[in-house]
Amino acid sequence: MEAPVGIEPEAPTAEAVPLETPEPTAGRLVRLRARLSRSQNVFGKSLLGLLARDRLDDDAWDEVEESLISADVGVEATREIVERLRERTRVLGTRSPDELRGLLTDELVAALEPDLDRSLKTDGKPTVVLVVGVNGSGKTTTCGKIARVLVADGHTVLLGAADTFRAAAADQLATWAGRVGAEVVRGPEGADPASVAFDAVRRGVETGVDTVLVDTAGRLQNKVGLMDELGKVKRVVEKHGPVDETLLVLDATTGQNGLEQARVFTEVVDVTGVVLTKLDGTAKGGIVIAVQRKLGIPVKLVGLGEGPDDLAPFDPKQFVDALLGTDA
Ligand SMILES: Nc1nc2c(ncn2[C@@H]2O[C@H](COP(=O)(O)OP(=O)(O)OP(=O)(O)O)[C@@H](O)[C@H]2O)c(=O)[nH]1
Repeated sequence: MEAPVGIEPEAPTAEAVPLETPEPTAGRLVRLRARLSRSQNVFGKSLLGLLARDRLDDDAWDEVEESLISADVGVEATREIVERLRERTRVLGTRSPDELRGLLTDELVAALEPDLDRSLKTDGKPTVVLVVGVNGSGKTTTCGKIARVLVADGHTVLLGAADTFRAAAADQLATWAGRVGAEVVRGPEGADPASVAFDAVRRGVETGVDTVLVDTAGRLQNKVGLMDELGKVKRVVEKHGPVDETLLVLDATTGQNGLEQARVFTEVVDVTGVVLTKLDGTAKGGIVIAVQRKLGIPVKLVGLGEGPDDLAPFDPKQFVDALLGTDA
């Protein structure tokens, strides 16, 4: 099949990069859990320390509240968590550290809405995934990491480099493609992102791949500009069929600020899941609670490092256990 004009599909082996074999899933997840505990359990320990005091008076509860707010949980969610915790502690007359830890675990897990569906769709023909978010949030890296996991699970993947704003982004994506054994479709620098996205999905349909991941540019110059660009990308891609997932990549270290930017994306495109990156770089893991609550969208994946295998499915119970050091 001839390549579309101006678009350069690249065979997986074009760069002659030796294919890497990803770490088996079980080992990878254990390692990532340990990394999550390392970055988060200062917060967990301080919370548990407060609850282990001899007297749980108003001051102690205020400190619990402050501790949650400073971990980016958000004011509203914090109030609810503390209120419920106080009430349950009072009713049960709970004093033992283990029981308190149990109650805190329950409340944090409940705040993370454990029943939300966090699976990534994989049943499209092909499954089309748009990856959106502000510059530098980790979109390109996340596309590469997702591709790697999918390929390791036996899926075929095509990467679409619709971030034509930054030339290096397409190079970066092509390098990932070479590493994981995926095809990449890219356009010349400054090409229309929508046309690259269109060609990537067309190519994916032609070659019968399982998943097409489209990396987009996240210039947040203003909402109208973003709406125009992402809206167009989505519309043209939909000429081939539905977009199955739109993943919003959010940098956890940007805290409440990042949340405001994220909200703009959710107003522009129908986001189906959040990927919270750089959770290894912040002790403020409470942002996961704030993100879900404010955006009303499940966190599906978390990024825990720059390495190719540093992406994990988000599991509320495991997350809270890592936070409170219960999984050690
Ligand atoms: N520590 C850490 N770094 C990460 C993580 N995810 C991505 N990064 C790093 O964040 C930086 C930006 O990542 P990119 O993937 O280039 O971000 P982008 O959103 O595609 O950026 P643009 O192409 O400019 O829009 C890179 O140095 C990544 O290695 C993560 O989970 N943890």
